[in-house]
Amino acid sequence: MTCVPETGTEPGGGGSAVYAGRVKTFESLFAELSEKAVTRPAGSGTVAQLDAGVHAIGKKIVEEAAEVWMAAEYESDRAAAEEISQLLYHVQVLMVAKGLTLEDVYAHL
Ligand SMILES: N=c1c2ncn([C@@H]3O[C@H](COP(=O)(O)OP(=O)(O)OP(=O)(O)O)[C@@H](O)[C@H]3O)c2ncn1[C@@H]1O[C@H](COP(=O)(O)O)[C@@H](O)[C@H]1O
Repeated sequence: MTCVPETGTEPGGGGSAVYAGRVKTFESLFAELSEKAVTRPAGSGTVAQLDAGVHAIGKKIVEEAAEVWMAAEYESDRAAAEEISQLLYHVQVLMVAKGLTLEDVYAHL
């Protein structure tokens, strides 16, 4: 997940992260990925992953989850945050591949 802070502090940088600019949210990323699944723009990594299928996406989720664990235990807070964003992205790709909506998931939170 790519966040675009115009100003702010790094995660774990000691202060509260205050972003004055545009920040991609879980919901806005899901809307973007859902649209790409329909419009299938050339060069989209999301489209390539969807075409690879649930098995391949699932393997990527496991890989990213391990990277989150390692970053959280051995790397910086910033690195952990970046790995978490990638895990969230790949989970969303799986949701789109399965036809699951945000509401389907939120119902269990
Ligand atoms: N947020 C993400 C995002 N996070 C992670 N990734 C993918 O996950 C990969 C990170 O995996 P790794 O760190 O393991 O790097 P890697 O091993 O080199 O990656 P691969 O060789 O496995 O592709 C990146 O190379 C991207 O392919 C993402 N790909 C896309 N997005 C966002 O999704 C939206 C749609 O993207 P496209 O479909 O590519 O247009 C855009 O807003 C993007 O910012």
